[in-house]
Amino acid sequence: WNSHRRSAILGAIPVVGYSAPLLSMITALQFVRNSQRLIDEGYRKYRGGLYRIRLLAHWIVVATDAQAIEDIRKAPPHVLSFGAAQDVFLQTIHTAGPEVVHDRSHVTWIRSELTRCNAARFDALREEMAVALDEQIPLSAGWKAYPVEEVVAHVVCQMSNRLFVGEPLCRNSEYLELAMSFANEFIRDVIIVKSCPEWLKPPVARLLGNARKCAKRVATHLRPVIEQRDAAKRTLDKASASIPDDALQWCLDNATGDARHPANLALRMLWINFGSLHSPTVTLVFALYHLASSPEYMRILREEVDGVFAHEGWSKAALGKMRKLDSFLKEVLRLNPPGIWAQQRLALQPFTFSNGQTIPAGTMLACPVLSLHRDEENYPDANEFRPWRHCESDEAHKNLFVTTKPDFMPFGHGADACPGRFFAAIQMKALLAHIVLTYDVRFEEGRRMPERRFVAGVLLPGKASVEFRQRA
Ligand code: HEM
Repeated sequence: WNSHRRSAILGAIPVVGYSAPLLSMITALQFVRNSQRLIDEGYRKYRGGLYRIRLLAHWIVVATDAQAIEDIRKAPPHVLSFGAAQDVFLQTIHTAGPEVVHDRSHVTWIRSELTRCNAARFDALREEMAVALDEQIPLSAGWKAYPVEEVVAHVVCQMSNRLFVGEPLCRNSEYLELAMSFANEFIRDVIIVKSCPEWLKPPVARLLGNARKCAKRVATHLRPVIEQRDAAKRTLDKASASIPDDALQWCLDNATGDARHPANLALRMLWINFGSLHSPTVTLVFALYHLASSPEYMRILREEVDGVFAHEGWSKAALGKMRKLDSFLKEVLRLNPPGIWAQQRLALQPFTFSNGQTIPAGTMLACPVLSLHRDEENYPDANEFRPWRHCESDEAHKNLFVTTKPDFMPFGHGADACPGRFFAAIQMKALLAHIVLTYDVRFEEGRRMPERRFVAGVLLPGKASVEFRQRA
């Protein structure tokens, strides 16, 4: 009776694409190839209410208006759960393992230590950025083309890992390769496990085990570092400045028992990398595509960055004063959110929105980020890239790009919004400011911004080489 009632309640929510059980799988396949078209279609037809789409493994209900988004934000986690939604989307229990799912200490570290990014951490980040960029885009008087996506991913990964595992591991090419390839290996497992019936998931996940294989290899890099740190700590006074200040050390100091095993710590470091690599990379790639397509953007940003650094020097506070840089990145994120969904939740209990619409327990919920960002009621000329729109008035600038709102949610919204966004802001602003100061940037002759695609809800920027030379 319960399942009948559940279907009846869900059945009242309009569908985008096919709704019949077998035919709806056609929609699910279409969603993999071109997610945005279906989401936009739902938003156009059912804006202000709910609609649903069939994905490969389940239906998803999409909330389209500010009130519904606020309702979701306010719902307690035992009613609408972010963690449970992640378990469904990423099959984390099977693919990442209970160590990662149940021990959320990395989120605590991101929210507290990484977000604070004290002066020493900022200096380390900046030093690593210079080292990585010198290696990836060496200064040259003549123009030279680079595959930006690969270059940016490498620089972002190396910078972040300076604060995750410290030197010298953050410069070890095999470690970085593993950290960068983890996401692909992991997602491959997720897709296969998701397509299995529930009873088959555990053995299939064990058989594939790509996350664990990757962690095993990372553990061989971590083991000597951990041994060295433990040995050094035994001989050092606790307050000594030479105790490393990174995520690994934090985990070592706080973890007990099995959680301290190198393979488990490796999995945790990879998990942090999984959250911190794709989105900043994609955002910076689009920022560079926009810079390469308009010398005017470069001129305006350069004027601001030159001016602030001339007075303040390099610091986190100086980056905070660059209003145009903030607005530019915010506009990039508005039109190119790395993920098509935000505020994903699994209803653990039936939930009723303020407009009276109800969803049954077991329903997956999400918000259509790009559709909200391209709504003319939220942003005039919503499809136009207008990089300074978020700093045109003091009022506009109150909402920095880390501020989440129902009309700006690349990071989600509310208590479960991305905990890494404050660090991402520092990292992306530092990188863009450095690039603006150091290089001229343009597309290769006859090239322009490539076509982008959302595949299974994830933004792929499209490949293009961008040319760099030392600032003339
Ligand atoms: C442009 C940069 C970034 C974007 C757009 C982004 C976006 C997101 C989104 C949409 C979520 C899910 C929130 C929700 O749906 O309600 C999320 C979660 C998360 N993000 Fe980010 N993120 C970015 C950078 C980072 C960075 C740099 C880190 C780490 C240093 C990070 C770590 C995480 C973690 C750990 C979670 C899961 C939180 C949890 O389990 O409670 N993110 N992010």
